[in-house]
Amino acid sequence: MMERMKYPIRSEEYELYELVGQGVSASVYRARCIPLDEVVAIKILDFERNNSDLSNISREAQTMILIDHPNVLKAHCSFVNGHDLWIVMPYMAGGSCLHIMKSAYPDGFEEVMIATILREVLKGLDYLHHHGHIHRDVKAGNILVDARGGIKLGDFGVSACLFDSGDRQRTRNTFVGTPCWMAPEVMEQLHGYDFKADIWSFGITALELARGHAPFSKYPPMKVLLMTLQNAPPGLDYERDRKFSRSFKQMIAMCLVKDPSRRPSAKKLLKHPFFKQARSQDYIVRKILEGLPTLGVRHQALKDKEEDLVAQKKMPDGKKEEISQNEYKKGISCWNFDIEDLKAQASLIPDNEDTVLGKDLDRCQDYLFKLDNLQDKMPEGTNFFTSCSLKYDDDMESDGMLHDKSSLVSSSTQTTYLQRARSNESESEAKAAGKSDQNVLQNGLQFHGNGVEHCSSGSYEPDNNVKHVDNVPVQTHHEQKSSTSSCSSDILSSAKGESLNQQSQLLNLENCNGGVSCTVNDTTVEAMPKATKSSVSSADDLDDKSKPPLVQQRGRFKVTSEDVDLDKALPPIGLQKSLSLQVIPQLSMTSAPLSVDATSNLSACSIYPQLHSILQANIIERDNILSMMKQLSAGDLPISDASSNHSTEGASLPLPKIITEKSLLEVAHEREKELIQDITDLQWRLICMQEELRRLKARNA
Ligand SMILES: Nc1ncnc2c1ncn2[C@@H]1O[C@H](COP(=O)(O)OP(=O)(O)OP(=O)(O)O)[C@@H](O)[C@H]1O
Repeated sequence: MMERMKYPIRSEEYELYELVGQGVSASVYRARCIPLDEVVAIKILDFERNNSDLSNISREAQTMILIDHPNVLKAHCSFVNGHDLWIVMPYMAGGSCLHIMKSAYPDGFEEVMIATILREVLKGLDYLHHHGHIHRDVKAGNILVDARGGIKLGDFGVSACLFDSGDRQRTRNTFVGTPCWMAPEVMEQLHGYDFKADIWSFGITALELARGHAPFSKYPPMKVLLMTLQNAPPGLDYERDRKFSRSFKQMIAMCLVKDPSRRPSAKKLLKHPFFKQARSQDYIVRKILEGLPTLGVRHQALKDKEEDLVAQKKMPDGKKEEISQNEYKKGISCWNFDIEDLKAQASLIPDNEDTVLGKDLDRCQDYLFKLDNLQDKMPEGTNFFTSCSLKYDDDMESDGMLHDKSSLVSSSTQTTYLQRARSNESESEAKAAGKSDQNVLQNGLQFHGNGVEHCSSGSYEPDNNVKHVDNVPVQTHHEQKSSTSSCSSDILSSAKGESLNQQSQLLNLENCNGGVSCTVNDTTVEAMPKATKSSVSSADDLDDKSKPPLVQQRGRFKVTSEDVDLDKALPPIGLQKSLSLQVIPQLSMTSAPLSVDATSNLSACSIYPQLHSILQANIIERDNILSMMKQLSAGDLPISDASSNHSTEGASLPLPKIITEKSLLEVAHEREKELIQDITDLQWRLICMQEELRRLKARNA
């Protein structure tokens, strides 16, 4: 209390020096407290630029002021200055461990150093947990080093109090940076999470310090989410990790267990043999800080480097990609949605995405300015993302980058939302029981500006099991929810006499161009936000009628609808797969490819339905042909004179009917998978580019 009194709470009493750090929400300056003649750091948060409300921000400051532990960064005082909140803190001359790594240790620290740093971090975490706080943003960027080698855990921007109610846990609408450090249970938001989420982040941070970057840091956030949920937990298992001791690997493995209840507490972890090698603060000074340029200089150098990266856009492609990839590996630009870099990222992903990527990205780029215009026309404060829900389906998960292919489900499963079995055990149990992962994946994730929204219970489709005919293995509703799949079954019946149009009245594509009058299951697009809910819940209702509307906000996430004015949001047809899955466009059997003229007249929000309808038309055509071929070979169709000759021929030369049917349908399924994959990729690209737009706009603003 005494200490707080002595730091003045007027900006005039501080002299700001150079910028030493920049986070998502704040800039940090070295400064001098004039009356005390003491160097301090001042973190300046602009309320207006941050989504957080005042109470959240000031709570961060309050938490920091109340902190009293050598390994947790406290605040001396905080005060409002115009639109800004100033938080006065001790100056940590070494900067963050991330900073240090970027400047001098791009491949990470050696093990003794890591043990020395992490032991201090654990002490800080133990203190926070003991006092009922979850830090929620443990990462190298938030481990600060002072001039004497002291280690402090900083940045309470997203910390939550364990004893808070759900409401008070709502500290931020958006999650920060990449979700590389985020525990699976935090991503899922199924059963909430506790301080063990910090232990997961601690394990990821250990990997980050060992390699110079966090696992998956080269991937875009959505992929990181999927990979964290889908893949086995990361560890020190690469060839290059051989230099690390077994106890280090074991310590990390203990932290990175998907079941939070099986992770050790910070206190317990402190007793792990790995930390026996930890040295004193002096070791940090000698080994790391000595010879390091000042923080301001390093910060400037890193900024220059990033600007260079931007300038490299003018370089030849090959060189540019090489550098971009290297920089990604070093973790310099984890949150980079530059189109070119996206391509570079994609090239790092060992799947067949890039075949889709290149051409689709270019195409999507054409749409971007339209999206931009659209965004401008949207009601103030509405983000395109807010109105578009992205669903990740198994096709995304089934891309080649996922190690755990055995857990993949049918690529036509479009309806499943992200949900993950809480432990590896349950995964293997599910597999052993022959369950497909679609049982495991149920929740939705939405990007909300920088953030992720999590939609609970995301099923969205009538429970009409679709069965494939004949020799094709029967797939249940869960495996066969995509409209494309239902198209294939529909078209088979259509070939038996039903008109396609009769089946396809749900969407008038022409009306959809303006994005305002698509009729979808009797619901007009004007009412789409609600329709989305209702169409979603129409199926949802089967499972869970009592659940509150989608989108809540919890901590860094949103999980209920209360914060989103859905009525104001743009009809989310652009990326609303749940919607699109229920529509079959009114198309002739021969749909023309999307011509340049046609695309130039498209409004942004009709892009997706158009693409989707083209896809469906192709599938319809293909399935129709298949169906007819099948029936021809079976001799079912009314036979004209000409064809009767053929059939006579067929009688003398019996067709390998079953083989033909099967192989044709297999080919059809393959194609269907590819097309679905294309859609998913397109959706994702659109979202990435929208995010880039948003980021650029924010920067310009
Ligand atoms: N007390 C301090 N002394 C020196 N440098 C600091 C201090 N606090 C923060 N920094 C530097 O400023 C950077 C940004 O600060 P901080 O993490 O608090 O901002 P933020 O907007 O909350 O960031 P993010 O949310 O992205 O982690 C840090 O990564 C660190 O390099």
